[in-house]
Amino acid sequence: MHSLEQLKQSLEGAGQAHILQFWPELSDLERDAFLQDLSQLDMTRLREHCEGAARAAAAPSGSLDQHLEPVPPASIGSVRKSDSKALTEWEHEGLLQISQNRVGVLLLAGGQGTRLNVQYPKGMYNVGLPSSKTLYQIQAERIHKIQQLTDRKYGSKSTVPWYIMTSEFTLAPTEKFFKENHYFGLEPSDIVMFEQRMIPAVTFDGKVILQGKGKIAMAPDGNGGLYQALVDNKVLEDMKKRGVEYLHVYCVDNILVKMADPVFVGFCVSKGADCGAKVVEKACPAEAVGVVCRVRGVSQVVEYSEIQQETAELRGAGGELVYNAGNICNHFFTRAFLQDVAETFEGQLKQHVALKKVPYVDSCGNQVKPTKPNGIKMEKFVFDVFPFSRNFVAFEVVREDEFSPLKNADGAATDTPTTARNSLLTQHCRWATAAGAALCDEHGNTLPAASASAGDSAPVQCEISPLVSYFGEGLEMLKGRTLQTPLILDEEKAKELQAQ
Ligand SMILES: CC(=O)N[C@H]1[C@@H](OP(=O)(O)O)O[C@H](CO)[C@@H](O)[C@@H]1O
Repeated sequence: MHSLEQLKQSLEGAGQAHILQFWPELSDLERDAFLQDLSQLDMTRLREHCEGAARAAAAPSGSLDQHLEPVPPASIGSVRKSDSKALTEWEHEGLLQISQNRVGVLLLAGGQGTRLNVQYPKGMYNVGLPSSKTLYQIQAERIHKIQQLTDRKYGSKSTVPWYIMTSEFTLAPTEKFFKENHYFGLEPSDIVMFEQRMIPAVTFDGKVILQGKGKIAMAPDGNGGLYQALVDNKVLEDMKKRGVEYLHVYCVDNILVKMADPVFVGFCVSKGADCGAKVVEKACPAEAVGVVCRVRGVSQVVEYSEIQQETAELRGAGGELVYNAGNICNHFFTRAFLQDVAETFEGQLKQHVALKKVPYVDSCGNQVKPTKPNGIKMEKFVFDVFPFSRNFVAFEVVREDEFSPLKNADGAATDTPTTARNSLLTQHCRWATAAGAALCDEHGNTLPAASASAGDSAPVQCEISPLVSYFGEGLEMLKGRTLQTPLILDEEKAKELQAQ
């Protein structure tokens, strides 16, 4: 650890002497903790970071809009437009890769859940399903199921390792939650948690913000902090050791996410892609999703916060949105590509500026909760590596089956616990009905199939455990049955029905 004198000098050199302004007021304990935090800062980097943030906020990089063009539809693979033969082939390819232990999943779970307004990791959120399962549990069970489906098909004993990128905010509670829940039945050694870096929030004039008298305001470095974190935590070495060649990266909040989706993996592998992204058709021009498009001829994502409204609203001759390939934060990477990024491109990743309200102590030592943005957070985006890819592919999937993110607290118009819960229940009603079941209410009245597939209204309470079905398969035991709702079709209930 540095001595106080050394630290003072180097902070002065970095233009950040104010950080120690309240030092005389701190207790011994607070001083120790603060000194410990500060001695981890690289002062040259700190100076660059602060100056860079202030510069970037003062002169935002010009809009990219004039350089955009859509990805030609012909170069986007599509679930809707492909015949069942192609889909089956991709699925087989994906399952084959899984059976050879060549596929891993990586969860981006470092976010603070600010919009959702929770103080704990988003993955621990219970959206109010009949089973009360959290997002983490649903995801764990899907991993379990895809391993099982693979093993049944190929007679293998497959493992899909689960890499979980957390942050200083989410690591400890996530670890505790997994432990308390016995890793949801997965092998603990196949779950690898690691932490992304945190970087200081900075004022508009380039000064680190003090969150407390002995604490600087830190924020995770964006989901694109992944690439630095892969290096810091030797994750690529771990993948290599396990023989994992392909990684499905996804963000924590999509309740419909198909972990290690064999169709997507199989599609990407059979196209020889090193990098891929799932997209859905955008619901409306203002939907808060990035768009996969080309910028100066190169495929990449332009984030919703960085596209101009006129561009987002552009429509083609048939009335369709010109930029309608909505990014759902489900990416495919080969290990070789990630290695290239780690070795060559990480330093070139773009830094995005976010202006945020950051609570701080003012120069008189008062705690202030700002009402308008006062700080700059710099973030990297996970998709900003796409331009470095040699063979990028996009794959369009069906929204109702694959995308319903949890971003906001109930009361907001979109992407809430209610919309997430409804999407899942509606999907499960569709699966049950397609398998030949009729659903009835507690009085025995048959519920019309239409209400089982209604969009926003409260759907029929039919929840199918991922341990029973991964994407609607294996529900033959429901054929010809009338089932009373609320229904939780878990493994036990499924066995019971099978035996009848
Ligand atoms: C940096 C990044 O990955 N942004 C993603 C991510 O948005 P957030 O608002 O950061 O959750 O998820 C969206 C899909 O839910 C996707 O459309 C968007 O491009």
